[in-house]
Amino acid sequence: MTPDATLPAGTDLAVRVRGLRKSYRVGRATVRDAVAGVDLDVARGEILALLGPNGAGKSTTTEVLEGIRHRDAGEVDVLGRDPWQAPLSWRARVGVVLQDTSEPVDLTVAELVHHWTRLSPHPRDADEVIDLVGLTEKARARVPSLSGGQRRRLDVALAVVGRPELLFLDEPTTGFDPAARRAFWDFVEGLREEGTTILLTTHYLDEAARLADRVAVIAGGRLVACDPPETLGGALREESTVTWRDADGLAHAHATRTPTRLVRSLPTGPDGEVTDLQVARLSLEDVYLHLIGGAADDARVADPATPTDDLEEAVR
Ligand SMILES: Nc1ncnc2c1ncn2[C@@H]1O[C@H](COP(=O)(O)OP(=O)(O)OP(=O)(O)O)[C@@H](O)[C@H]1O
Repeated sequence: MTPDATLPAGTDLAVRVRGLRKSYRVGRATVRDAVAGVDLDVARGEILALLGPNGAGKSTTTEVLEGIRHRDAGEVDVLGRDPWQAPLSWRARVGVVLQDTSEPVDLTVAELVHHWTRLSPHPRDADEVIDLVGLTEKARARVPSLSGGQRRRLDVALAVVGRPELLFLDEPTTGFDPAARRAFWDFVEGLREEGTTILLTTHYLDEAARLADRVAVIAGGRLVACDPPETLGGALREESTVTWRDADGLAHAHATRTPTRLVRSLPTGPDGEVTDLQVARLSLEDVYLHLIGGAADDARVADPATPTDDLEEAVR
């Protein structure tokens, strides 16, 4: 089944993708399908997080949307243009933070950000942007002297200084310490309030849960789910895991949609209690792992309501 990653008719779209395909030639005869038919909409003002395991096709998809990679097939509309044929004026409306930081130039942080303001018709104030990304103390430092996390923050500054309508963030907080990551999240929420549309690729589920209006999961070049973080996984989210220890001290974990019934059926000790009893709803991470694990099994992805009550396993 192809999950419905499209928004209701009439939604003002920043990005519309239908049937996107891209293969790479690896060796003489082998072709690898990196993206194998993706449909995806991103509404204006939305933050969409793209999740998926290494090699799933996230970067290939975003590179096509950024206009830096040619596609084999499919329709792609980004801010009203086909990104592969879009003019320079389109590029000024789009901000990009790539996965790898660019080669350092021998300028100071302030010189570089000020220089970039000249490339945009409606730039932000350069010093304000340097402050927003937490680099004020490094404004006079030369770019090659920055740490990996600081370089990444500089990339973000360069991507947003032109006040883009649409921002691509490819693993933007890789290398950030926890405080810097939280500050970055506040910064992204500020951009959302200004109406910036953001396509965020990340491996951090807490980042997706905190920032994203919807989470799109890609595995094996296909979209396997696209929903708000709270409902991603559909019926799976109604499942709970009950864990406990039996009289012999053996630990049990059981996935069920009727946890109360299960708990009532468990044997209790002399004090009337079930040892080490815990009932937990599936987390976003559990659901994500389930989705990408089931990506090869279309039937399971097509029907997330497939009962898993038979999954009981004993773990010592
Ligand atoms: N230039 C290339 N030449 C050949 N194969 C490529 C190329 N770029 C990507 N691939 C392959 O295409 C598939 C998708 O790669 P892609 O970089 O889009 O995945 P990803 O989801 O972004 O992964 P990651 O999370 O590791 O960044 C992978 O199998 C990858 O090896």
